[in-house]
Amino acid sequence: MSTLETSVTTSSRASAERRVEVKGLSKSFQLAKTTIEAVRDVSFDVRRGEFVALLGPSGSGKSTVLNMIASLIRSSGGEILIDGKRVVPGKATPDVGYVFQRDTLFPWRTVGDNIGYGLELSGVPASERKERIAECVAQAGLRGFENAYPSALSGGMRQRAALMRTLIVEPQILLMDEPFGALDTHTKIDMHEVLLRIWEREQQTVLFVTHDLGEALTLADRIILFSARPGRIKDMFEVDFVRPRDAVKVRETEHYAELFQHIWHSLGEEFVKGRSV
Ligand SMILES: Nc1ncnc2c1ncn2[C@@H]1O[C@H](COP(=O)(O)OP(=O)(O)OP(=O)(O)O)[C@@H](O)[C@H]1O
Repeated sequence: MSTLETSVTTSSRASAERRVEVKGLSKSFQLAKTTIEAVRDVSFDVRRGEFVALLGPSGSGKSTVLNMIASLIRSSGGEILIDGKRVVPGKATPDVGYVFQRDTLFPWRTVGDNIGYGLELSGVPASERKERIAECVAQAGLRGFENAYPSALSGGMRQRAALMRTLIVEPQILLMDEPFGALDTHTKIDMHEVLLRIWEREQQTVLFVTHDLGEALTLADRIILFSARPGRIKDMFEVDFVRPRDAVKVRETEHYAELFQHIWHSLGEEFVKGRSV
């Protein structure tokens, strides 16, 4: 684990208890006659309430690892445990929510009905649903848009609605695959604020995939750096800014600049290698 000498008190409330355990995970894809080795022997743990960023260049296997944790795809080797129980491909793990790279709102449902979809599936009565949707709409800053359709929303608004659709069912483990990747810088930082406030309150265990170092530093307690394909763990970094964090102010600190510089070089090497893979 790499650390910088600068010491900043951390107020992360992550417990010592291991919530997610990834052991010797590997994955190869068969593409016609070519075998693509996407992930090789990846092992890491995530503690309860910890916010971990998986950082690496495009094609380094971050989404593949996340998809295996989400039980969406089968690994080629190794195992994943959530709360000590083995993840079985194709079998949904209770308590796990997934936020995708692109918002996946249903265009034919209003914002409110999109957000409440998970509650509807689990048979929550209409009156309770209405209340919880109203809370989520307020948290996401979407008041006044409950009855609008997704097509009437900006990209940032749609992604906030998509985030709330996952959060409304209160998953304790959040898997996020570059959820803000398509947003402009300002909207992205707004979303960081929204997510930080929610996470500080709910303390979910989060695995957040990104290739944006600034985003990883702003949000995470720990960064796991992936090498270019085949994705392996190259390094891990503690991100020890005090919490609660301000998504803008944190970027203005000297410690941010130090950490950025420290990790940037190592990440840059993988970007260069990734281009030639
Ligand atoms: N279904 C698939 N079939 C064949 N190859 C795949 C499949 N899914 C992923 N790959 C390959 O596996 C490698 C890792 O892909 P993955 O999407 O996990 O990387 P990533 O680090 O998440 O990239 P990005 O940041 O661009 O999303 C890539 O070379 C990709 O082409």
